[in-house]
Amino acid sequence: MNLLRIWKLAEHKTLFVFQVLMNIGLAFITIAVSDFTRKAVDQGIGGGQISTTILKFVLLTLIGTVLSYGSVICQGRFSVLLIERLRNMTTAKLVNAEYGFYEKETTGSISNRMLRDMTCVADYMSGGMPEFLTNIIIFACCFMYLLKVNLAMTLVSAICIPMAVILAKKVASPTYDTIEKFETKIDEVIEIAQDTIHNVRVEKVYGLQDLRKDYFDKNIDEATAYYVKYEKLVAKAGGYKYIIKAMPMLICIFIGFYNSYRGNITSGELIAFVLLLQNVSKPLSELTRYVTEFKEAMVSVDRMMQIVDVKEEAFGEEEEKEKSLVFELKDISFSYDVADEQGNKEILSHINMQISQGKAIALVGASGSGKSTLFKLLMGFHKPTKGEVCLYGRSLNDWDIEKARRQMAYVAQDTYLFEGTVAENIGYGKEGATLEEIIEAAKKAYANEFIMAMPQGYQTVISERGSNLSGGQRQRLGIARALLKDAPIFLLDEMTSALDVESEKLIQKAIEEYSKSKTVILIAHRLSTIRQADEIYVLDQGQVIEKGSHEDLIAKSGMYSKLYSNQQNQISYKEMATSEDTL
Ligand SMILES: Nc1ncnc2c1ncn2[C@@H]1O[C@H](COP(=O)(O)OP(=O)(O)OP(=O)(O)O)[C@@H](O)[C@H]1O
Repeated sequence: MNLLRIWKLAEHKTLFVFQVLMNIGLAFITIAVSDFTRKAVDQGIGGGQISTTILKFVLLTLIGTVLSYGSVICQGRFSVLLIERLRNMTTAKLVNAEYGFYEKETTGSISNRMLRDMTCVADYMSGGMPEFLTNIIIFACCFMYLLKVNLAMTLVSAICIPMAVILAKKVASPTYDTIEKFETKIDEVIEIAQDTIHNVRVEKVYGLQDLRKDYFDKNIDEATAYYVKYEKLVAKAGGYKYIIKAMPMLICIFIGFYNSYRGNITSGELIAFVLLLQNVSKPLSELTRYVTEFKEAMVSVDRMMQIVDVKEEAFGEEEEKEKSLVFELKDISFSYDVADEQGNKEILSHINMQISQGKAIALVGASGSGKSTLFKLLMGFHKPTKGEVCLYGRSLNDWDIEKARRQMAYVAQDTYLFEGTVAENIGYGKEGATLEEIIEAAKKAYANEFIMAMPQGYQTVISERGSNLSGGQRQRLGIARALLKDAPIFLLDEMTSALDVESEKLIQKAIEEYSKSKTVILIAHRLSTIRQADEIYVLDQGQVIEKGSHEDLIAKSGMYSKLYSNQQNQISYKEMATSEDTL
């Protein structure tokens, strides 16, 4: 059971135990006060007994104050420490999770779990659960005491126990389902809010504000509807509470006064009975609330545990072996774990590749042909469904994946920039990099000039996701970061897609320079940029349909040759259009 797993995860369990013990202590003070009252009424207080009784009351009140204070302190501390533990654990999981997890889960859902669900779990573990346990123990103790005071009256009052259980079951059973649907809707609402913020330019240009607002409102309304349903359940629980609480009181008043009148019970016993009956009827009347709270917390517990149970990337033991063959792809096939009517669609089929040290390899092909997916396999983000990817002669499965990735520098299609300064963003390429090294890398990536033109140069703070930079500038920072890493393998995904012609040429020069001593694998859409590549692989629907040097492939007059001449024609057409414009 997941709740038990959370309990095992919790450190400082003694705080929880102290809290429950202090609450029980408080309950015993109530019992003691009832007992005093019974004795005082039955035996009467006279003379010196008054001061002793008052002293005892004062002493019990003082002890009660200390216990109550201690209980609240323990509760708060336990909750804070549990949240800290869960946050550390889930953050570690999120950092090491298999890449596939991020392709399945939305950021909305992950954010919601890290904030709302985590707080909900900690609140329950430090509030609802100890309260429930305390009241169950108090219930048992008071019930036994009442049996001693008056057996018949206690047994008649006990009629409300099965009633409370039946009502709790009836009211609380739809809670889990309702809260789970509510939380899933909130995940979507957060996702829509994040999307709206990140795509604000597109929305404004296309006039999508009303459409997006309606979509947002629709989802908020759906989430609200689930919460209203849950609130109705809570209200029902509140309603039943008074029936369950009032019933034993009524029974006890009728039977008690009757018995008192008949002389079967003393007045003191009757007062003590009425006072203590509250301690028995309270947990019973609150049972529906306890179960509802428990079910609500269980939704959050299960959602949290889905993160805790995320498969982490395997960390093998094998050390790197220097071999001339950098990558070898042995008959690999791959499908994403998304089944449609025809089952899992094969994205890559029977790919064989041998990439030697110091070579420049280019992957080309139409959009959706599987180039980026192949990159994900090379970086170990996904494992092939069939076949094997070997790095320096060893299967990637046998590598410590962190060490394997240390051999690679990667420039993505859209460079992700973190919050922080320009220098920090480039510096992520190498641990402990000096400013001189950062500037050197930026120069090589032809980024130094535009960085120096920024208000604070290398110390300029980058806005969220680099929104204060152009696409080309972001990419050049990404390239600088990769050059700083100085890894033996360089993976470039469409590196020139966001660059102007001049920058593209300069960067190409830098990469050519760099690739003399490195192995470069690049995905290219502009075929003119890869004429110098040692080997070009042409992908079509997940298969390698042609391979060879630029000259070989042109001579073959196949797909590459067609793509190349199409692009050349487009370029000459553009050039013609530009020269006509200038005339
Ligand atoms: N996470 C994913 N889950 C399911 N299918 C995916 C996923 N990522 C990509 N695909 C599918 O895999 C196929 C290959 O995509 P991939 O991104 O590898 O192509 P590509 O050749 O890099 O395209 P482009 O040049 O447009 O970037 C596409 O049909 C795409 O829809």
